[in-house]
Amino acid sequence: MTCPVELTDVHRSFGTTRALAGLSLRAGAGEITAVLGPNGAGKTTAMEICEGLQRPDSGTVRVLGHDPRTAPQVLRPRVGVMVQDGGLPVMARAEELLRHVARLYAHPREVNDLVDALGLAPFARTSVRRLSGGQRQRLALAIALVGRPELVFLDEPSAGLDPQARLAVWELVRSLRADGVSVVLSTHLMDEAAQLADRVVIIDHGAVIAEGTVTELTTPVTPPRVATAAVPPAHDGAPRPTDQPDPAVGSLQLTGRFTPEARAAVEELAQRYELQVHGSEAVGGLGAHRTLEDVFLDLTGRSLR
Ligand SMILES: Nc1ncnc2c1ncn2[C@@H]1O[C@H](COP(=O)(O)OP(=O)(O)OP(=O)(O)O)[C@@H](O)[C@H]1O
Repeated sequence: MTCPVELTDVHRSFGTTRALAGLSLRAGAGEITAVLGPNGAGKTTAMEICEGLQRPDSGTVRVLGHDPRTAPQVLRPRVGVMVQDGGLPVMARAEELLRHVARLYAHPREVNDLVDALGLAPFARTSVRRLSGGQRQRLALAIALVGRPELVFLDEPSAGLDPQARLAVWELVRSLRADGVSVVLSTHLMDEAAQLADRVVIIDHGAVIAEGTVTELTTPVTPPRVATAAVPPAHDGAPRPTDQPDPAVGSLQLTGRFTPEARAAVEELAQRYELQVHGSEAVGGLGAHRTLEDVFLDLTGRSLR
């Protein structure tokens, strides 16, 4: 099966700003791939290059096996695009516009179903110009989906939406996957990536810094290490810390993944009995409850937000 999206060593600069610095990524067929990164990481640039809206300086881009710059007529009916800020004609009324776009496709989705799923009814007759940011966002999503695309690019699909609308969008995105549609979405929201994505590609400064399923990314790859503490022989009656654990004399060995609470307990014990804790740095890195935010912080030393 053709890989829906494949970027290899893509570079793109704006003057002296490097937006993409050798970005390589693949999206799986029938999967939701989240491109996660902080503001300015290069997400929109990458999406727009895939959509044929921008040209890379170098590198190769394949969308459903085609170069998006040279085969737009092949890709247009097969790919749905939701760009940031909509890019919609401002004078058109919301539902009218959606129906107009639907007529451009051979087998469009039922417009009424999209209106229901995305809660467009209250502003169906409102002109785009007068829509709120969140309403525009939902209309842009409906337009991206109305042609029954087999691949969809969603740039920050739930930006500016209230929690209820966000859940509706998530539900719709999941239903796309259930229909076999491949989805590539960009987001700087960890919970969005964690909730939706089969695979997450974390990018920073225009390149991939980590990728995998949410479980792969949030499960420490380091095997559980051992923290050892030992009481040295009491030659002069007083226990002394030592660098060399001596299993013959009151040694304490802990194995496994430690939560921050467990780490604190170990450190308290060690302090009370004047034990030297070996491998305590391993204890700190093995929290059982890592999030994508922790992963990003570990990799870059910065917060995602
Ligand atoms: N048209 C442009 N002209 C100049 N600089 C640009 C242009 N487009 C993007 N950039 C710069 O390229 C870098 C990547 O921008 P991009 O919009 O791709 O990031 P992003 O991850 O989508 O960020 P955000 O989450 O804020 O949308 C940023 O430093 C941005 O300022």
